[in-house]
Amino acid sequence: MYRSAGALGPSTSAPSLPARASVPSARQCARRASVCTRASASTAPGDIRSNAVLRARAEGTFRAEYVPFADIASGTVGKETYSLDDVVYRAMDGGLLDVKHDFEALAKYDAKYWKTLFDGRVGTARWPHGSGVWSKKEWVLPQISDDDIVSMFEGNSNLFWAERFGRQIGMSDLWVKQCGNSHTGSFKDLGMTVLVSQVNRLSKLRPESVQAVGCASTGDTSAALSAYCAAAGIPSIVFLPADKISLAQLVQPIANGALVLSIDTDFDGCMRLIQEVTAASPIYLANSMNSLRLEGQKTAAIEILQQFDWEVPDWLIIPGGNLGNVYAFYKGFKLARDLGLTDRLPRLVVAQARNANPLYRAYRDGWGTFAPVKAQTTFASAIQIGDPVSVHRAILALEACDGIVEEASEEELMDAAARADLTGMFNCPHTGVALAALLKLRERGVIAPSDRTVVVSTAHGLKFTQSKTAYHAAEIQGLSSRYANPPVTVREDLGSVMDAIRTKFAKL
Ligand SMILES: Cc1ncc(COP(=O)(O)O)c(C=O)c1O
Ligand SMILES: N[C@@H](CCOP(=O)(O)O)C(=O)O
Repeated sequence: MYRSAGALGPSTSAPSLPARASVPSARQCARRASVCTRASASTAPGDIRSNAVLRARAEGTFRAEYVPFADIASGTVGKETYSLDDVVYRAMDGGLLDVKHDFEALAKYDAKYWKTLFDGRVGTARWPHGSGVWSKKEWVLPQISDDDIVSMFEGNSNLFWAERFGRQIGMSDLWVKQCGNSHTGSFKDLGMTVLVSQVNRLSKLRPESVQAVGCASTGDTSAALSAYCAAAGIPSIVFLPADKISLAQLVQPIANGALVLSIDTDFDGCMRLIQEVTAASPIYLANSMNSLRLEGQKTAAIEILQQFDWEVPDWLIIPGGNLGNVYAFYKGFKLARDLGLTDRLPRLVVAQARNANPLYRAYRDGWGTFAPVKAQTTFASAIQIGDPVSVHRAILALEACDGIVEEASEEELMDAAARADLTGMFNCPHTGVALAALLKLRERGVIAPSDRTVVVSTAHGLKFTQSKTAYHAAEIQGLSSRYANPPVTVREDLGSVMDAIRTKFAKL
């Protein structure tokens, strides 16, 4: 679990933390960012936060910029770079961009320094470092002023020790990273705080270039975008495939005041349209094709390392759709390794629904040529994506860590979610896909009993009550609903109630 800064100790001298009473509230700090900075910079020498401010000023701030993803993939240092203040989503060759950090500047600080700095920020109400994303600000978006940040203190999600489920499948070290325990109920908050913060900055720097923010969505991206935009007073526009997202997801952008366009197409059609619209108007693109999003999402990887006292898990299993998140996790684990905080990468597993499995097909065929598919209906509706934008990012990540791609049928994903629910979880169908992949890899002996394994739960189960209710009512055609636990209707009399109890619990 999290270690306090004091317990770990800095590389030089022990950090002297400011007394709690002197810590300004987030709101005060947001309003008086310069005062806060001065205040912390004037605390005792040896305070690592003060030192970070002072050293960053003395040596030039940490920096990040956009470079073509192709340069990252080929390991070349090209001349094509863009400021993060540019409104640009693709490189000149049409490929995606990536956020590249000034590694030399980060590497001036040793591993112990970074661990102590990050651990010392966990769970505080200090602006903005109390956020699980902004606690790693130097690795995320170093140049943004604290005053421009739009945050809901996202991140810091719990790791669920799946003790009972693990025992059932012969595992002793199984964990579920609950990224759905978040403001809008999915991991998208981690990326959206970064993207909307940058938009907030741009809207002050060049108001004419960004007048609204838009996305295509299967439900979770739109929920996060509309919430963060509403918090910042920025207009948002969401493109949703008509009748293909859950009711709980649909109501989120409606409630947050977004312009909600329900379009008679699938997600891939919405994604094509939003790219055209954002290319032709001052509407900023908020999908994970925009690499700013991934900078926030990568902090979940660093958070997992912190939660394990900086030990690297053996496996991380993640449901994949548009495929930005697997690359984000890879970036987080890689930066921690490259800066010496850890010594290896975990093996990543992308889990796809069989009805929307283009990456699985490419993996099965030995990474020959990638071919998009027409995604079919799946209960894992948020990953019903046939032409993932980040496919090349995902392949790079998987190849770098000896990764695996698995698939799950509708029955396998619903059964896996329901079976794990019986041990105390409440899984969304996408987490069900990841759990089904885990079961397969365990059965084949690929994942060993003692391997430390993290399943990433990407959304809250409460967003998907329709399909979960239908499962327990055994109403889904073609599914046996093996783990169904339907409610029992009884008359208002003691005998009927006791009969129902004894039918379920023989000993009573
Ligand atoms: C709940 C949920 N799980 C998983 C994913 C897959 O993430 P990615 O598109 O980054 O692969 C998404 C979105 O696509 C999602 O909304
Ligand atoms: N599941 C996503 C699909 C879009 O993914 P993105 O990460 O590229 O925005 C959603 O919830 O919309």
